[in-house]
Amino acid sequence: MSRMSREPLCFVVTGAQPRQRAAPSVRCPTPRPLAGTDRCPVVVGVCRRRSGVRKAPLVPLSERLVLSTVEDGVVYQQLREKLHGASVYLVGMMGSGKSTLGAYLAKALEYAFIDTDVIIERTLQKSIPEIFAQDGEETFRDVESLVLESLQSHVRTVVATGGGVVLRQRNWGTLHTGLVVYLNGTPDMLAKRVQGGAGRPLLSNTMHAPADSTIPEPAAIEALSARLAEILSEREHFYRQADVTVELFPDCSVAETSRAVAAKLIRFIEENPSASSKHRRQHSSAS
Ligand SMILES: Nc1ncnc2c1ncn2[C@@H]1O[C@H](COP(=O)(O)OP(=O)(O)O)[C@@H](O)[C@H]1O
Ligand SMILES: O=C(O)C1=C[C@@H](OP(=O)(O)O)[C@@H](O)[C@H](O)C1
Repeated sequence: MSRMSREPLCFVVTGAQPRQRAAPSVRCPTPRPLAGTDRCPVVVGVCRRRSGVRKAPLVPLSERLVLSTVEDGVVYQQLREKLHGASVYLVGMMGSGKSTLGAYLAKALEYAFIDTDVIIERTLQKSIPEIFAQDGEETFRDVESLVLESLQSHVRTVVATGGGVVLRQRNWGTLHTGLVVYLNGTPDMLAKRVQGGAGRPLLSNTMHAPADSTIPEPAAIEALSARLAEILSEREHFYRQADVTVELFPDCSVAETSRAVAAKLIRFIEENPSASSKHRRQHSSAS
C-alpha cells in the first residue's frame, strides 16, 4: 500500500467530534467523488485548513462511515497510531468474513494475522470436522480457549476467532485484552457465504447444495439460513459484548468492510481513550 506517498490530509470518522488541535499546514486534495454504493459504508473525509475545518461534500450519514481511496492509507495509519499496539479480535458468525477480512485488515495495519481455527488444526494435526467427529465439541472448545489464552501476550495482531469463541465467558478475559469487533451479518447473507456449510461441523446436518445436486440451491440456502438463524439467536447477546459492531452488507467488498471496521475502531478509541491502553496496563502489570 503506497500510503506514504499519499497527500497528507486530516480525517475523522463521521459522528466523532473533530479533535481540537492546531490545523496542520497541509494542502487538501481536490475533493473527489466518494466511492462506494448506497449499501456500502461511506466515511467522511475532513480537510483541515488554516482557517478551520471543511467537510468534504455530501455524506448522508448516521451510521455511515467514510470511504475514499485518498483517505484509505490515512485511516489505517491513524488507527495504527491510536491502537498503540493493541490487538484486534474479530468475532461473528460462521461466514461473517473474520478470516478473509482479518487477513486484509492485518495487512493494511501492518499487523500480524492469526486465525485461531488454523492454530487449532495445526496443534491437533486434524481438520475441524475431524476434531468435532473424533474428540467432540467440548474438546474443540477447550483447545480453542487454550489457543486464545496463548495470544494474550501478542501485540499488533489481528485475530480471526472461530464463531463460537464468544460462548465461554472465560474467553472474554483474552478478547478484552484487545479491541473486539463483531461482524454482524444476516443469516441469509451468511448462508450464501458458507459454501454449503462444508468444513463447518455445526452446519453439517443441514442439507447443502454443493454436495447434493438434487437439492435446488434456494432451498439449500434457506435451510442453511434457518440453521444459522437458530445459532445466532443463541449467541447474539454474547456477540454484543464486543467493543464495536460492524454491520455487513452483501454488496460491500472486503476492502470496504475493512475500512468500515477501521473507521468504527477509530471512533470507539476516540470515545473511549483508555480502550487501547488496557493491553499496555496488562503487560506492564505482568512484567
Ligand atoms: N466483505 C466480503 N465480501 C464478499 N465476500 C466475502 C466478504 N467477506 C468474506 N467473504 C467471503 O465469505 C466467505 C466466508 O468468509 P470467511 O472469512 O471464511 O468467514 P469466517 O472466517 O467468518 O467464517 C469466503 O468465501 C469469503 O471470500
Ligand atoms: O461457530 C462455531 O461454533 C464454529 C465456527 C468455525 O469457525 P468460523 O466462524 O471461522 O467458520 C469453527 O471454529 C468451528 O466450526 C465452530
